[in-house]
Amino acid sequence: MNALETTGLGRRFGRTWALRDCTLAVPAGRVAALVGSNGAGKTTLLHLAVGLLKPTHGQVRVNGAVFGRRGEDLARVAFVAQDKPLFASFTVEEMLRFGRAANPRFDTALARTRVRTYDIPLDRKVRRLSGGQRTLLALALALGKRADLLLLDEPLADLDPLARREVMGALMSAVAESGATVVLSSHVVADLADTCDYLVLLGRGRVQMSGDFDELTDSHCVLTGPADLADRLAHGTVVQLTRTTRQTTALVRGAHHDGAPGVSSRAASLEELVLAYMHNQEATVLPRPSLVETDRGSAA
Ligand SMILES: Nc1ncnc2c1ncn2[C@@H]1O[C@H](COP(=O)(O)OP(=O)(O)OP(=O)(O)O)[C@@H](O)[C@H]1O
Repeated sequence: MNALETTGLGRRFGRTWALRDCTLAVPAGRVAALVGSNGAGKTTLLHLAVGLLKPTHGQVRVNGAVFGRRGEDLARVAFVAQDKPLFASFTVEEMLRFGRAANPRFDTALARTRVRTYDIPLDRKVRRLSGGQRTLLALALALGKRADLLLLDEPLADLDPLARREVMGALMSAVAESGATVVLSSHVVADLADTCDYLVLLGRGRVQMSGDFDELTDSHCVLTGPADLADRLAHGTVVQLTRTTRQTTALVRGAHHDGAPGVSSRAASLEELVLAYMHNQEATVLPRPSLVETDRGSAA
């Protein structure tokens, strides 16, 4: 089953389409990275998924059903918004008590353990917490909810590198223990490669790429060769190309394979893949790559 599924989903604000023709499916039990440049539509997609926004077009299904405002639906989804809304006048302990009162399945022990792990004093008022501590508290509350689907909008943005690693570990444990699904938006692509196994890349409000990390990286490679390699690459296969007077480097669609003489090929990393597609926002589904025959001979 898919934990999150959208069909032709679109949302317009006045004349601006924040999200358009968005059709994607995140299978249950995955840790999915939602990436894209500023203004690509990530927050809009997450808000549509939890019913904070209504679609202009299309449909969202969460855990197989159209998401509603019923208590049962809300209990199965945890959402941490980008601005981490918490009650400023509450202490951390009071926030935990609130979490238990507001959520039937709330696991206070789990949330308290997370708060202790992050060394956040239970008696401190939320307004006195640092930005990163507020994020960690919001994540502890989300994990305590024991939801089937966690939707997290830039949860890593104001965390130090150790806390980022710690949070990603906690999310992976939640997935491993309960089979939950996580969808998290982030600009810190390097932090996602070790923990996420599914990618959704948005560009200008459209889905540019979605699928298993491994399948996506396996179906692209980086070619390096002489400057004229650029002229020999089959039209439509190149996602990003860098050319100097001596050398061409290209990220192309197609599995890593032995290149022609003078052309080296290697697998593309996730970061390279994401950056290449962000750079070329027109690139979506392209034909399989090959190097075309030229009068200089076959390049591959
Ligand atoms: N309430 C709104 N009114 C008008 N335009 C909006 C509104 N919310 C979002 N937009 C526009 O929709 C587009 C997508 O915004 P969104 O916040 O979803 O992007 P994002 O990918 O989350 O960006 P970022 O990475 O910067 O947080 C942007 O062009 C934004 O200006």
